[in-house]
Amino acid sequence: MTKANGNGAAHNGHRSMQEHAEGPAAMLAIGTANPTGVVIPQDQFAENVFRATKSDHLTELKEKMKRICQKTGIDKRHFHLTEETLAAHPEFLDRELPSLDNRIDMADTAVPKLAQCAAVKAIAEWGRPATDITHLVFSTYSAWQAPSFDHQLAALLGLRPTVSRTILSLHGCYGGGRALSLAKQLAENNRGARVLVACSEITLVCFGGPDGSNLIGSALFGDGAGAVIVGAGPFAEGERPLFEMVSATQTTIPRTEHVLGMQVSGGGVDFHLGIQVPMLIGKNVEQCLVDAFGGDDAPCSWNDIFWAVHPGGRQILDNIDTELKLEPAKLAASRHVLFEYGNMSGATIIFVLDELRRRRKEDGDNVLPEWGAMLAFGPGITIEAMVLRCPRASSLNNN
Ligand SMILES: CC(C)(COP(=O)(O)OP(=O)(O)OC[C@H]1O[C@@H](n2cnc3c(N)ncnc32)[C@H](O)[C@@H]1OP(=O)(O)O)[C@@H](O)C(=O)NCCC(=O)NCCSC(=O)CC(=O)O
Repeated sequence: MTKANGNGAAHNGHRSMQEHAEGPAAMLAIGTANPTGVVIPQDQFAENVFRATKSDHLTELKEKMKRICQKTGIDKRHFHLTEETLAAHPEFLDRELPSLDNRIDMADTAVPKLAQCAAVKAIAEWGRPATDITHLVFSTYSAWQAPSFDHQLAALLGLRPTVSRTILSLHGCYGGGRALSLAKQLAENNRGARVLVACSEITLVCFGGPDGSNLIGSALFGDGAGAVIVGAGPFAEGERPLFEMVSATQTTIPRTEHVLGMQVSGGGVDFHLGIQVPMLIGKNVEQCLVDAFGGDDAPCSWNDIFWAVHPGGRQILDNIDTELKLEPAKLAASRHVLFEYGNMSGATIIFVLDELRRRRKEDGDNVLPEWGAMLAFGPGITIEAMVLRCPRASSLNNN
């Protein structure tokens, strides 16, 4: 029954997949991608978007957008949507006009293609053939059809027909954290499993002409995709754990379901970002971390660990810094990703992980403490927390 491939891993559906893996799951490779066409500097965003949407007459709103943009901690963002496309689709500017069908049609090609770009990089780094992937978990806020982007990505990458696919829809900014948490469980409970996590977020489904309600989202969100290969031991030759995924929790902050959310309508997707979001996340994050570490095992100081935090907004990072009394450098990877790309919703956390491992590669093993925490937030308000461990080169050599 059990048929091993060239690297010793069993294929999905075979008997060995029903056995547990050895040790915790780990991230084995990471890839990221952004649309290459449109890059808008944040200090030109208000001018750009008000011109493109023929809204220059809304002078007060434009000044407010400029004030917000200055405070975001963002330098530039990448977008799939071009001014030419906007000119051809005036319905994208007016929420009262039906535009969902056209948005879905465009997302149908763009979202899986961007995911493919990120996944190809992750698979190349992993070093094994795409056909060794046994599970796929795809997360996006743009999926409303079936079969969906998980199916398309599997075809684009040439995955096996037996690959076990899951799509997570509208989890928003915690989608990346949720997908990684599911991947951990899949990898640990199916010996030999190799899970591809893909998050692809493109703002064309939520883009709209500026109005009083969408300025914050419009000033924060950008386009990007991230992919991670997750697997647990035994590892094949050449596989190297980047981050061990030690334990994970999901917490919903009670009575906050109306504070942060997304609503799909005929005019596209609306984000609701309540002004209390940074405060609520700041006040609740420490208990989530203590729970993720299992209570007594929580570190004495939060400065003793490394951090991969979803940079939902500058104020969110500031509040986490304050509440946890973090040294300024602790959220540097999150702030760097926010600065370079903005908030790419569920994909952002993968960029932060990629940035952390890039810093580790450049500056050596000791730039990161051994233990760390990953945090992602989204509608609910939901907080995904994961305890990470950075294996040392010396311990890897002993494997
Ligand atoms: C937007 C900010 C950069 C603005 O910075 P500051 O708060 O320091 O600046 P500020 O107080 O002067 O605010 C600038 C102007 O924005 C307004 N303002 C701020 N937050 C607002 C909000 N949520 N809704 C409506 N207006 C808001 C202020 O009233 C002010 O208006 P005026 O100038 O007229 O007085 C910050 O507040 C921030 O990072 N907020 C977090 C945004 C957020 O919710 N992110 C989560 C994204 S969702 C996510 O990541 C998960 C998911 O989607 O699933």
